[in-house]
Amino acid sequence: MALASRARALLPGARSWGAVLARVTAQRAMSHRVVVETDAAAGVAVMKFRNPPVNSLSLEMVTELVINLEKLENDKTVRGLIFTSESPGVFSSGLNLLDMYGRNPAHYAEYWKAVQELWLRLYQCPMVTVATINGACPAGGCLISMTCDYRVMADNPKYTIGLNETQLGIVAPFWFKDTLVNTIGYRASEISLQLGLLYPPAEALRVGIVDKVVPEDQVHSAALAVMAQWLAIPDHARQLTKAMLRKPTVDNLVRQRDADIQQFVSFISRDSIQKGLQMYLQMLKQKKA
Ligand SMILES: CCCCC/C=C\C/C=C\CCC/C=C/C(=O)SCCNC(=O)CCNC(=O)[C@H](O)C(C)(C)COP(=O)(O)OP(=O)(O)OC[C@H]1O[C@@H](n2cnc3c(N)ncnc32)[C@H](O)[C@@H]1OP(=O)(O)O
Repeated sequence: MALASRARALLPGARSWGAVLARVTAQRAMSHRVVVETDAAAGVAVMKFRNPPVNSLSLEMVTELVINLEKLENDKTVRGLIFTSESPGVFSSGLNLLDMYGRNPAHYAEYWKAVQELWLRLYQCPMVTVATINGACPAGGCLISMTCDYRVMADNPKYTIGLNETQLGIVAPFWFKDTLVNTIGYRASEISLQLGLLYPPAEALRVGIVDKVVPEDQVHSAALAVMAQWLAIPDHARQLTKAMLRKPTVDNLVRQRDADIQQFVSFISRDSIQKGLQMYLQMLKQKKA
């Protein structure tokens, strides 16, 4: 299903895209997994993840993120965007395992298309984007952070960040890998991705997967200070530079989106992969107990 149709499906009765957005805005207080607060004078919006218990990137959450991103991109008063979790402790637990386990191929395809759409939008976002990592940040959470122009992490040893897919018995697709390589370099990615490493703050800073580590109570002020520095650069020059740097990575996915969806569906549908995900979900439950 196309994103617009999915958005309308989430908001039945809305006849046009504009109506969808209007209703998203109007209903924000009711449901919503994403909360946007805009400081018009500063030209900065803060997008807070609110999808309890662990901000997993469910199909609904991914759809809401895309809708809100598009809306902000169309608002010319907003030049900078900060991502954070409304509840410190978990930034995002990554892709929603329940969208990748026990569902049918059509669902897997729809989910993956939405995840691709989110990455494409974030990676090419014309605004200055800063991730304020105030909690655990594995896999898809790490991917979102890495699409940002800058990452500030709270100095709490309980928080870790990285692409841990191999630890779940799954494989990060090439565009996750490309994003990691662009962030920390090739050799560090070889180690990081194969071992599925999750780095606590000091190590995350050392390997370069985050740019700054600050005491937890200063994480938002630090993000605002970084934002002010980046906003001092003229938008057109910064945007063209960002687009130039990221275009080859973006084009690589755009060229093979459908093939990537097919590969995801066939990989995730394998009995062995489903079994592995089932065991991982059980492990999470046992850990909790
Ligand atoms: C041949 C070549 C093939 C090429 C490749 C082709 C295709 C690619 C194929 C696949 C690619 C997939 C890429 C996947 C990316 C991902 O993001 S996968 C998700 C990875 N995430 C994780 O591993 C994190 C797991 N979670 C945790 O470690 C912890 O939950 C925590 C985030 C540290 C928070 O801990 P805590 O606060 O203690 O919360 P709990 O562990 O108790 O969890 C609470 C409930 O939330 C459920 N949950 C946790 N994470 C997820 C999740 N990601 N999705 C869905 N649900 C999640 C957890 O089970 C608990 O549920 P219950 O309350 O027990 O029901």
